Amino acid sequence: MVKLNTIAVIVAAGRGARAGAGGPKQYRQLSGRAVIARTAEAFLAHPDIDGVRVIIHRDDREEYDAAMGPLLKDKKLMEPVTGGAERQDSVRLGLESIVAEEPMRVLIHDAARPFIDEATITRVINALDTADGAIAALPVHDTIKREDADGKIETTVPRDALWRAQTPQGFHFDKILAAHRAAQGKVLTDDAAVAEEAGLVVALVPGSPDNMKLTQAEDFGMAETLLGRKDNQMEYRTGHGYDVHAFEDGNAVMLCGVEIPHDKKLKGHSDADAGMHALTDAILGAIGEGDIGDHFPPSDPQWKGAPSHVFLEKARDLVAQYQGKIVHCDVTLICETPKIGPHRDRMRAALALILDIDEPRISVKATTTEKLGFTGRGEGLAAMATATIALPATE
Ligand SMILES: Nc1ccn([C@@H]2O[C@H](COP(=O)(O)OP(=O)(O)OP(=O)(O)O)[C@@H](O)[C@H]2O)c(=O)n1
Ligand SMILES: C[C@](O)(CO)[C@H](O)COP(=O)(O)O
Repeated sequence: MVKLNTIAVIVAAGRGARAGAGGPKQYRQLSGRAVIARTAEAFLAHPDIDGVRVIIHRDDREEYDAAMGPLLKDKKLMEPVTGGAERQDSVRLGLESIVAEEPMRVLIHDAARPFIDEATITRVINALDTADGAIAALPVHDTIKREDADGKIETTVPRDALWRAQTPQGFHFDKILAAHRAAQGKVLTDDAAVAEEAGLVVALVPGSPDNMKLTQAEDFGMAETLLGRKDNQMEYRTGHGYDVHAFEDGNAVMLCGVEIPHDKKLKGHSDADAGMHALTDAILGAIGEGDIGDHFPPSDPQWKGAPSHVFLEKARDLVAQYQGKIVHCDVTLICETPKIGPHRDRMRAALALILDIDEPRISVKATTTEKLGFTGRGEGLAAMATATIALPATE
């Protein structure tokens, strides 16, 4: 069994009663994407997280599958398990569900905090080197009042040592598992409180003001505003890719992930999918990551006959590492035959699935060269692509 040193447990079994109508908040859309998909992706993309377990309500499996979409294929994503009546129950059941994996560390996170960022996750993980637990939190800046039974101020609470707890909350796995088992029957609102009950040492690390929990209906409006602001903090880069493969005897060509019956095949070291190669280069170009040959040298025998989705997935993952977003891709296939039109929709669907973006963000076009040049003579096929990538703005 491959050892999963650090597992993220994302609790998503709540009903979201305070968020009002519209179903459980983790399955609602924020700028066209489900809350749970945004949350899970942050952990799936984190280089120090080895596995992600989502805890769902027993009635929600269909909604979960639909919301996660292409993320379901992520190798780090574990099968979801069913949660309990309270958040604390869901966390405990989540921890019990990963006992067999024997992780060293676990990060517990609310599905309802979709703006969690890589740096906050890293701070929590790193703090576990010197403490039993560590939570993301923010110092309190407002003056804090305690009210009396009549709704009047009883006292002003000194705020110097007060922090607002967020998630993720990270722990040494065996310690928090034991603490949660011992805390059954007590009502505790976060996992740090469970750890405190057990006498564990829990550190505070800076969270992020953006890492809000969607709780009330109005929080969704604030979240949309935040996403708009985040979009404004992005810069847009465009990359270009070009690829050519010669035809040879065969019975099918592979283009943009779709096998098209033909009286020839494309010659190449890999499966010779020129469309995917051009698109891979376009994405790599936009993020300044060289070209396909830098990452997958043709001299390396391991890539012989390789399916080209491997190359495109690498480009996609690099974009994620840069905290970027693929905004749009446009592929043009240049050939007399085969006819591309009948296969365009399937090509768009295949590329969208690999890149984990919506189909309208992918375009596949085709043209001939009016029988001129090598493509016109049917000696080979060319592909051009552009990719537009949003990246966090630099100075
Ligand atoms: N029985 C529960 C209750 C809550 N949660 C999860 O714990 C996180 C934080 O809880 P909260 O914001 O209170 O969510 P809900 O319980 O869904 O909200 P409400 O209390 O308004 O119903 C959420 O991601 C929620 O899905 C859970 O997994 N199991
Ligand atoms: C764990 C938590 O996110 C810390 O702020 C929070 O306590 C969970 O939400 P709830 O509304 O208290 O259930």
